Amino acid sequence: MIQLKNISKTFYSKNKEVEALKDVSLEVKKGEIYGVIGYSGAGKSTLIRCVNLLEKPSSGDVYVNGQKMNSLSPAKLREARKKIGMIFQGFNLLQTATVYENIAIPLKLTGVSKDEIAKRVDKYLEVVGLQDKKESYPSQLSGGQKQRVAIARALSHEPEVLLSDEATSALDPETTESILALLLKINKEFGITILLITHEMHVIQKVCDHVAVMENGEIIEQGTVMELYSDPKKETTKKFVNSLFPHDIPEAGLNVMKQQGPIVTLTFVGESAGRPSLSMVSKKFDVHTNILSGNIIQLKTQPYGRLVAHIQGEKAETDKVMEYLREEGVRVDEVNIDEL
Ligand SMILES: Nc1ncnc2c1ncn2[C@@H]1O[C@H](COP(=O)(O)OP(=O)(O)OP(=O)(O)O)[C@@H](O)[C@H]1O
Repeated sequence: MIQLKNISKTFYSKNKEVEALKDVSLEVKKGEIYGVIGYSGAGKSTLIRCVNLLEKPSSGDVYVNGQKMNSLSPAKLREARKKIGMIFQGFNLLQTATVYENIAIPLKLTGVSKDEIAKRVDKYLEVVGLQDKKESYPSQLSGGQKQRVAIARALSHEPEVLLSDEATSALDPETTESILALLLKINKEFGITILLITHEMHVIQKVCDHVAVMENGEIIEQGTVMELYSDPKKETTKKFVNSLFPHDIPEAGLNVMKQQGPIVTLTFVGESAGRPSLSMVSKKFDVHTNILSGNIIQLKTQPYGRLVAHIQGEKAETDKVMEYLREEGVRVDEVNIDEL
């Protein structure tokens, strides 16, 4: 549905050059939710803005639904953009217009008839659960409600693709949940393909099928959400995954433990998440195990769990434990203290 092929983007300002995107390629399939995560300045906004050509790539090609966006005439590009909705962190609503007008005005500008406008405003306000706020002004709405209006406005153009630029970053955790649930609903009900950018792993975990990690203008790792969570390769990806499993064990304590046996992360995916593999270890082998932190989280498709444990015992015995756990389908990684 969306293909970015070898996209580079360089900004020139005064006597400075910033390479915001360096040879970035990605493909978002029809009907999926694709997340791009990265720290501030990684190039995420520039990347998502290249999809609808709000930002023109310095080189490379952008395809949306088979159309090469970067070689369309201005008129054709305007047509193509109608099929690409976008929502933003700051909502971008007209403050002096009512909710109704915020949705109706852009429709009017694209030549939709008055009757059709009335129908669509009603339909999409119902989808986002704000039928009773038609005559309200943005200043009378909460952040979550403002984002719902922005989503209704995007949907009212009946797009095939929705671009989400940090849409939940300004919202509290509970409101974030409700907006993510709404994104899942519109993806499912209307089959809209969603490309979103975020700096929060939680957002990726809840709604995405695929994820790409960006750093310094490059995609450093990409795959299904499960692949990246269970086998992160790059340091930055590991940091993002670790952010979901905070611990508060002091470093001095960890150093003492390390001298008495390895500290390991145990990753449980799907079926293995339900097995009591670790509790069997102390019975079968001459070791003591101590769980330092752990959590099971629900990814979009299946549970994913991770424990950090200390295995205390002689090396020969702790090696056997790790082998046993691996045979049980648990991923075992010995970790250094600075990786926790
Ligand atoms: N119009 C511009 N002119 C000059 N430099 C820019 C422009 N837009 C972005 N940049 C630079 O490009 C790099 C990538 O910025 P971008 O906004 O895409 O990153 P980001 O990952 O979205 O970060 P954030 O989450 O903070 O928005 C940064 O170094 C930024 O300063």
